[in-house]
Amino acid sequence: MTTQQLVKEIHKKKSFLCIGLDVDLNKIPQHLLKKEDPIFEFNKAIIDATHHLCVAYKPNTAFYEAYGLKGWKALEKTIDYLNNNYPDIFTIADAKRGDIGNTSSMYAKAFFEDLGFDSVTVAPYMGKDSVEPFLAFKNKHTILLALTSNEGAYDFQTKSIEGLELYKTVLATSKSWNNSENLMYVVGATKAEYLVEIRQIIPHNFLLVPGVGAQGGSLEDVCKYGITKNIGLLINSSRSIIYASNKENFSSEASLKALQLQTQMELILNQL
Ligand SMILES: O=C(O)c1cc(=O)[nH]c(=O)n1[C@@H]1O[C@H](COP(=O)(O)O)[C@@H](O)[C@H]1O
Repeated sequence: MTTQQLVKEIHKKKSFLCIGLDVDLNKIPQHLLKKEDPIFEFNKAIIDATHHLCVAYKPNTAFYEAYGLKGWKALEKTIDYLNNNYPDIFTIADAKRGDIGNTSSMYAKAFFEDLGFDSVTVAPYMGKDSVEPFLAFKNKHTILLALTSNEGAYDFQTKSIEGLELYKTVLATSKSWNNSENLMYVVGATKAEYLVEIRQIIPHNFLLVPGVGAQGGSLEDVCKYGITKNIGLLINSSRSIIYASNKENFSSEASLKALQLQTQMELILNQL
């Protein structure tokens, strides 16, 4: 999907919500455990109940890899289900990959070609040659970790090296890489106040912003500091939506939670 198509969808749905599909078999409704593929059944029900309220889904691959072959199969069925039934949805493989060039090429092939995701999250710390193989794919997006939502972000990312905080170096340097128009960046909602300076370095790129919901980030603050003319934000929430209930009505409860966020987003979009 192109960035222009994503922006069009945001305006059509009045939403820039991304729903995280972080499936934990200990948290999903018990009755689903009797099904042959409980992870896929859970995702399918959540997707069918929420697709009109969001523009993106983000399965975090850890939650699938943890269940071995069965988990990977469920991931494959989920992305196929999205691509076949909801082709206008932007899909994010949250895999946080990145390695020497030839290995990164294989990761890119796995997520963009084999699975057919629109984007993948990538750690920047092995540098240019570890990221450019992802950027080489046309109309696919590489979402580089810039300033993450967790406490550990202060261990390295905000530390200055040669007078510049590491996350700013990541933003400024990656702009010069080949096909950098395919870059998006992760900035945690818990670090909203940093968005003012971040937008000075990257005024236009889309940001994937996790941390609204269970991690306590504020949607209003993220929008206040981070929204652009083209919106430029995908706000992710995982647990607060998908685990709204573990009863039979889990998907309609998830839909209500998604609607609350979408309604806030619609108000913000109407005020632009
Ligand atoms: O890359 C991510 O998506 C990510 C980056 C980050 O800085 N913080 C962060 O929470 N995430 C992911 O976003 C999701 C957040 O989930 P909830 O806290 O349940 O909404 C998880 O899949 C995290 O791995």
